[in-house]
Amino acid sequence: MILSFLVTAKLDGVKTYMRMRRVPKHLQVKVIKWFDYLWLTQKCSDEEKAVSCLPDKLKAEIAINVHLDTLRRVEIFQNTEAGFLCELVLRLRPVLFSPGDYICRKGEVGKEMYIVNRGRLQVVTDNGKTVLATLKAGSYFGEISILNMRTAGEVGKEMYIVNRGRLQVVTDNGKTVLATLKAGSYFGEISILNMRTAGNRRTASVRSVGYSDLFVLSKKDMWDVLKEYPAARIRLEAIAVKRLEKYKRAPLEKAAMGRCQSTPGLVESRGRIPLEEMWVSPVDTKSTHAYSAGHSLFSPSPSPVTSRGLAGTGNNVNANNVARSMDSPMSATSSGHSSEEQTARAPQSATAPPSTGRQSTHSGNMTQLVGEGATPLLGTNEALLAEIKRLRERLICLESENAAMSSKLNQQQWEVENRLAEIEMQICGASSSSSLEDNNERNREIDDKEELEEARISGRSSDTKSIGSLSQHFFESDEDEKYYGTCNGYVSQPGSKSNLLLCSECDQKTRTCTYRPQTPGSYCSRYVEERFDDQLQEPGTSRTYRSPSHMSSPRSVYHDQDYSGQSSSPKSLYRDQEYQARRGWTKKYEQEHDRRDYEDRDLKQDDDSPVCEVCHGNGNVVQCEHCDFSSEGDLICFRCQSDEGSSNGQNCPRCEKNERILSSRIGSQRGATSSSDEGKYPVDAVVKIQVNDHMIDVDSDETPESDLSSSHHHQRSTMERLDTIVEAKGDTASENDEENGGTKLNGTSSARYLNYMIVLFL
Ligand SMILES: Nc1ncnc2c1ncn2[C@@H]1O[C@@H]2COP(=O)(O)O[C@H]2[C@H]1O
Repeated sequence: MILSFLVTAKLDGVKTYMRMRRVPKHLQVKVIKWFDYLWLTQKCSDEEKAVSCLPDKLKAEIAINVHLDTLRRVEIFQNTEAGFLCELVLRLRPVLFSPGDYICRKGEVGKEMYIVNRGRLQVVTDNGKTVLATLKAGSYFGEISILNMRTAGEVGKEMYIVNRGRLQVVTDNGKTVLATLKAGSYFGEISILNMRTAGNRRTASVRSVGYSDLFVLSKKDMWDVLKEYPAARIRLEAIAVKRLEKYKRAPLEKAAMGRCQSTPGLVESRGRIPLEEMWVSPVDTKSTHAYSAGHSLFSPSPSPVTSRGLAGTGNNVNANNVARSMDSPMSATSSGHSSEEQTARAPQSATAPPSTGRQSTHSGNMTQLVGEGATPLLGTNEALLAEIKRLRERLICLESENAAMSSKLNQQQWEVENRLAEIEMQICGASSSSSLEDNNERNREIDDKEELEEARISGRSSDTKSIGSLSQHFFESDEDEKYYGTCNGYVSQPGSKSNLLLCSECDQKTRTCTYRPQTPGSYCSRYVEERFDDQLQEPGTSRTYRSPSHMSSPRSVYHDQDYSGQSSSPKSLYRDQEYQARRGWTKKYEQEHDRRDYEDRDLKQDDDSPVCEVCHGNGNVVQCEHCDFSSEGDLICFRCQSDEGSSNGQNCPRCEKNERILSSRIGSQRGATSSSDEGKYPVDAVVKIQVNDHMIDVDSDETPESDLSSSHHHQRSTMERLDTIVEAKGDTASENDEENGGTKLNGTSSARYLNYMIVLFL
């Protein structure tokens, strides 16, 4: 009555708690049922608490009365000293599990062992599907991990195969030779194959079928008691070894799993080679005397002779060997043939201190090895070698799969990029590029990616945008190498057909931009070249040129940064030969440049620090009323990446400051550039963008002024952008601008706009 009241009161409390904490319904049901069971079986979960106030002596007496019988029924505790049992009884804790509860799971660190008082439990495999054993009242489990069945000896991390030479398997003191190993023998497999169980890890999962009453005994408590009862300990270990052996006879895939888990590389082999095949069973072996000598009383030899021998010479058996063999599942294997009697007799003779038994190191494993001339291992050996061979093959296979995979992925990546490029071109109304040069391009792309990587490693990267590659395509011409580093205070090179460049740093479109890269290793890269009609170049309009070797190299940046955009880049621009040659040149050039750049920087630290004439170095651009510069409000300054200044309604500083430039842009004096015009926007530049056979009119003198209205401009700019993209993707500007319908820049900042659009797109 009182009990049921207690249970009900408790249940109410728990119910309230669960509601408050919004415990899932199914869990609530489970808890309620658990209480029901408790109530039905008239058990109190707090049995211990009930007697906790009693003095230890009294508690012990009660516990012994209540539980001793249960304990006695447990195999592992049979034939142990009464004192030992009494000690244990005091430490038992009752626990109740619900149906389906897992009491322990394989692989967990074991901290308790359990005795089944009532109920039914299943020992199951990892997946919970295969039932290894069913446990009933009087059974126990969890002893393997708490008895540290594998902790004796060194932790094995390798196994060895004797290739040449002779080795001896010896006892702890090194005096007794247990076996001699020759070429073809192997050792160390026991520990690496986890044959000695998983140490303090659970070897299996245990699940409650219905409700089950268990007694739980903590590892600490167990060991506290065992310390005082060494004989009990030996017995317990012996039985554990025996059970282990039995477990191993269970589907061995489980044991192999342990091995796989501990050896990630072996995952593939899971289940392929049953552990039996690797198992070195003394039964199989033509057991040597040395091996027999290593056997303990607890692991009777498979051979009656050996058994008799051991029985007869029980006193001669080294205590180390006794303990070692107990640690060893190998010996346990043989113990499968032993009788209970033999096992039971063991403790009497094995009175060595426990520590002795646990001192065994290598020999714990080595006792499992066969002696000289032993052939029984052959099967196992072969299996291992086969496994090694298989794993090696698998490794090779995986490596090649890996390589194939990555090339496939590269291919896919490229295809996607290419498709993207095609679609972009379709949008432009341009037909997609020929596939003929795709491969070349792709190779170049890969090469350049590598180079990019190299450059990155060498710390040489550009902080500029990726328009560099576009300019690169524009630069593609017979003179192209002369364009290197055209910015940075330098104009295009003698003989060049290009005379209009955008500075990489300030976005200034000028022939005389003098902005110097501010950071070491930074390279001018954003060049958009507008073709200049050489014919119209006034003789004598010489410009100051400097050797490319003094200049920043857009090439380097091009290689550094822009091949990512190359999949959608010109198809017809490059010839592989040229490309390779250029690359060679570029490398040399870059090395030289690096050196000089540093020298230059040192010398000219405080040199005339050029300022962008548009943004004056502060990154703010302003809207110009006169030219289309910023008129859409969408120009950004490359320095600060802002478009703040684009709507302030002011004149472009360039307009204000350089009336002459503006007028010269609009004026018709083509090629009338004089030396005094240096640094100003050329009126005679021609944009020559060719899309396949079609020349695109980027900007033209013919463009009526009215066409610069914003709506028209918008259309135009869109076209320009797309055209530029097309240009960037497939074709270079034609040299024959006039013939091909190339148009001239009218001196406005459309090219700048073009540049911006390119940047936008990228
Ligand atoms: N094949 C098996 N048959 C019966 N019991 C087992 C088997 N395998 C493991 N066990 C028990 O399940 C327990 C899981 O935790 P332990 O490894 O500590 O100890 C294990 C044994 O007590």
